[in-house]
Amino acid sequence: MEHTQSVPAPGGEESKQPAAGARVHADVSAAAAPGHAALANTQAVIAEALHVLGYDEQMFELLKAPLRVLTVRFPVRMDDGRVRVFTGFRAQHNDAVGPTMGGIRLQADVREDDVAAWAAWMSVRCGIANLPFGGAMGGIAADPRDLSFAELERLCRAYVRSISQIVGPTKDIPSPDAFSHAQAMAWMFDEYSRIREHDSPGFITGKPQVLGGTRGREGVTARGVALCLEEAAKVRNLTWSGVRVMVQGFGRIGSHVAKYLADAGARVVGISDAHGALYDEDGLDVDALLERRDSFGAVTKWFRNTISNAELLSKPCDVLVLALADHQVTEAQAHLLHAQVVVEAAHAALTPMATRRLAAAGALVVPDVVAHLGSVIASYLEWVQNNQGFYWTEEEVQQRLGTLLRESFHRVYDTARRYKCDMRLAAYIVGVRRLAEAVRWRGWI
Ligand SMILES: NC(=O)c1ccc[n+]([C@@H]2O[C@H](COP(=O)([O-])OP(=O)(O)OC[C@H]3O[C@@H](n4cnc5c(N)ncnc54)[C@H](O)[C@@H]3O)[C@@H](O)[C@H]2O)c1
Repeated sequence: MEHTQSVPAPGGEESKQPAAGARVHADVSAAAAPGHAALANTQAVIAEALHVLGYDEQMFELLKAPLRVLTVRFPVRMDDGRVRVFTGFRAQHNDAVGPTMGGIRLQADVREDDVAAWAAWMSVRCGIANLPFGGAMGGIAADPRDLSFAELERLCRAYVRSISQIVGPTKDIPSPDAFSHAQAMAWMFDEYSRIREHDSPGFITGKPQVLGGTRGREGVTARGVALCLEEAAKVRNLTWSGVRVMVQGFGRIGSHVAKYLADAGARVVGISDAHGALYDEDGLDVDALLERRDSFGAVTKWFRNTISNAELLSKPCDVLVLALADHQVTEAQAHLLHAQVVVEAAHAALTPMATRRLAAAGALVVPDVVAHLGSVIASYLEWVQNNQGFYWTEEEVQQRLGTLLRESFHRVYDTARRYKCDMRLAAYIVGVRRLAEAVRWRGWI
């Protein structure tokens, strides 16, 4: 399944080597404006990966930012008759491999820089999983909690009308992300189909099943994290029985991963949420915690014997799952960690220096671009079914998802061993290599 075919070298010779030239410099963190950490960090690791692969500055120039970013402003009528003007974005990182694909995030403070970085992450994820896509990402600067159901529908439809020229089943396929659920995807699918005057289920993924959504989508991100953990445990010769696990963040991802690991026989010794943390070296009762958890992932507020998130990090454990929103583990905190396996189940849960520190200390750090492949692969499987017009059973979807995910994990793990680097750099080496090869074959560089 590896896509490392020969790339045509300048002069027509077949060669696996990139063209000779000034090699890309690995440290470009100064290239981005201060404060734009996600894009700067992404560019730095893309540069490092290209450097390892021997590509020159031209390739970095192409891959450091999206090929296209469309910014749109569109009016939406509110329930009280007023009109509010919203801003939205759609960033398409690179379409050398194939059409682009990626989420639409509804978030009040979303910025162009953010979607640019997230689109690049999507390119890398698609490359890791060998999917026939490049990466894209969309954003609408709106807090869905401020909108009524009817306002949210008008917002989703207006956004699709604004970006309809650059998206489509063979151009750029949107998918769900934070706060964009199956209903939002259904409205967007309906609006796009009206504009095109034919049903276009392959335009968007994450739809309800009756409109062409795939079976097996529910909880797929958490299942993907759990599958990564299974593979990580295998390569580290860990058997779940008795393994001490801590899960930071007890939301949709963290709580489901904790349940999965507890059911597999692991001892969940610590969990945390935005209010604090619980630790018990004999193991916590995950089922009881799940029953008391609210829809925002808060459960520790019901307990008196809580500790802080920072204190929890200093407690002994074998496996650490980072699934909390709005928090990054720093290098200083990484110093305190003793876990053998650390999984970034939330976006950029570790600072780059924290990843390096943990890897240098011998931990296996599974980066977000690998841990989050579950939903990306599910979107691919949905798009395939929409295109073929034939729908797989739940078992068939799960089997394909598991195979693609396990292969992805080992592609990255093997690359990390081959280049003697951490899994984050290895993931980018795998993802970026595919993009760069497609660029070379097309003759763009
Ligand atoms: N759910 C998905 O499909 C999905 C997919 C990709 C990425 N993500 C990302 O993964 C992360 C977790 O996702 P989720 O769906 O489980 O989120 P969620 O909102 O359901 O839960 C987040 C958890 O983090 C806790 N938390 C929030 N701020 C915190 C802080 N400062 N310190 C400690 N804990 C804090 C919350 O109390 C909650 O327990 C988020 O960053 C999300 O953007 C989610």
